[in-house]
Amino acid sequence: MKIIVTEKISESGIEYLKKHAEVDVKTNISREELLGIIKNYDAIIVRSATKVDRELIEKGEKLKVIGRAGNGVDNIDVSSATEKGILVVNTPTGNIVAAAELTVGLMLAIARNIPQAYHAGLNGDFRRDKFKGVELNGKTVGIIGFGRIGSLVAARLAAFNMRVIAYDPYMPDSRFEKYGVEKVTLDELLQQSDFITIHLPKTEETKKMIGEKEFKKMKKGVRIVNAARGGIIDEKALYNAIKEGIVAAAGLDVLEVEPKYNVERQDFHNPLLELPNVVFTLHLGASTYEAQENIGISIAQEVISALNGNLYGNIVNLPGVKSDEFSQLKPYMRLAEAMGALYYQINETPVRLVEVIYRGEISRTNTEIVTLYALKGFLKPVLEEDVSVVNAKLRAKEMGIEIVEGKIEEIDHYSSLIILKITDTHGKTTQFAGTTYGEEIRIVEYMDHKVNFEPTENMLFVKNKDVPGVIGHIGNVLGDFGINISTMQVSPNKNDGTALMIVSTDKEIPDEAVESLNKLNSIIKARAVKGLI
Ligand SMILES: NC(=O)c1ccc[n+]([C@@H]2O[C@H](COP(=O)([O-])OP(=O)(O)OC[C@H]3O[C@@H](n4cnc5c(N)ncnc54)[C@H](O)[C@@H]3O)[C@@H](O)[C@H]2O)c1
Ligand SMILES: O=C(O)CC[C@@H](O)C(=O)O
Repeated sequence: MKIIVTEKISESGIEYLKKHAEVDVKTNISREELLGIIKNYDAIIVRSATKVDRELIEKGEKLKVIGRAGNGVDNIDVSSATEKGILVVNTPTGNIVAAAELTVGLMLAIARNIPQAYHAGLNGDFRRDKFKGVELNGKTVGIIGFGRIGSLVAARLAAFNMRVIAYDPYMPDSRFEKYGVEKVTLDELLQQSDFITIHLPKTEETKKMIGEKEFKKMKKGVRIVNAARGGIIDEKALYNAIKEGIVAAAGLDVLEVEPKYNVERQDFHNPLLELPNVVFTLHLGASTYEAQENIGISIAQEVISALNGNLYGNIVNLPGVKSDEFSQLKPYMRLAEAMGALYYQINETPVRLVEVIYRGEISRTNTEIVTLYALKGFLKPVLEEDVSVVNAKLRAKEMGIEIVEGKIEEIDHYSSLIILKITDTHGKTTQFAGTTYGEEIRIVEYMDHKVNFEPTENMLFVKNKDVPGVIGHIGNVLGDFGINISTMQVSPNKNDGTALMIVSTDKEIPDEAVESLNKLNSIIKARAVKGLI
């Protein structure tokens, strides 16, 4: 496995990676150079400066994992990665304390003009009257985005005796109660806050969320901090609001367009940085020894684990599963994939609906990932490109297939049962069901037949007239092709005089063998199926 690391992560992280893979650390690589060599790598690890966009992802022919050493994934085109079946992993909590502490630092800096006073002193200007500040004590701080960092900031600012209010429509009331924070609307926050701090992800909804209209609603003299992402505040509107005296000061760790970090001299301009009451901190939010140590080792572990096929941990584009849950669910994943892989090997009709129903004990667990395996198995025989659990749902939707997950807690015969019900565009339903015994997987229902067989690599499904001698005929044909039968199961249907024969073989069954079987009078339909495990 080959991994490229394009931004600085801790030495311990690099050492960990080197124990498991070939690693190229290229922290000064240009975009053009990266586009040229990305095809050689199985994984890329970046921080916030490398743009992992559609172009780069498309050139990454071997890419399986994109690792973001940090939290926000706005520099990664997660949709493109998902389309290509590439896992995106990050380290969402490794730097949250660092970011929260920097936020408090910025708030104090702009309340007390600390950087400005320092610079004045350095330049021999000791007129301290110029730098009279304000206290946090007793003031109202409005937190926009009450997630991980927003809540850490709330806890810290409460210790300054501030009144803390927050806006986050996606968080339940209980979270606000837990932190003793007042839940308010955005308008209330804008109107009441002496300080505002932003802790949102950058999304379509949050881009330029704080603009001219919002500044007009703010208290005159408000101080604003953004250590989340540049561009959540409309920078032009902020500039005007500062000029008009609505905003007394701004503490920015991030900008909409950022300079190249770690380059001493460069042509970089932003009108905000020319204002004396704006403090900018070079996107330092995550830059503490502690955070970088946490993140470096965590991202290395996440990437190696993901490359090894462990689909748990901080995977941005898959449902969250813990490692113990993942181990427990593994047999169900294999079972679901095998059942899914049956359909298009025995049917040709396009599908309109896939239902995955979990019955019994399994219904009480997090089954989303199991459904993705069922879809992966289902699509594999018909899609040319590699379909993975990451893109299976997307691919199915693109094919116009509706996916429904159902749960029935009540146990019926098996302690846990997965039912896969596939409805084609003519309304015909094909159903399989399966269960597990520890690590072993068993299909127990195959299209109206109660069966009990282990899916294997090479199988033959035969619908035949229930007459004597059919087993011998099948054995003879397979024998002529040098194929050994490993197991065979017969399930007769007394109502219509047919039987289903399920055969496992030691070798792949060639098309010619299937053709010969289908020519036999006693055989209604024979189908070879492969790759169920
Ligand atoms: N400056 C840095 O170096 C640095 C370091 C770490 C994180 N960050 C950034 O900080 C931000 C917050 O990180 P986090 O870990 O707290 O994220 P989080 O996901 O825990 O919290 C974000 C919160 O924003 C809320 N939210 C989303 N859309 C919203 C909207 N339209 N209106 C109101 N609330 C909304 C969500 O409900 C969530 O609670 C991210 O942008 C992250 O990239 C910056
Ligand atoms: O890599 C960095 O230093 C910034 C990281 C930070 O913005 C994040 O979102 O985790």
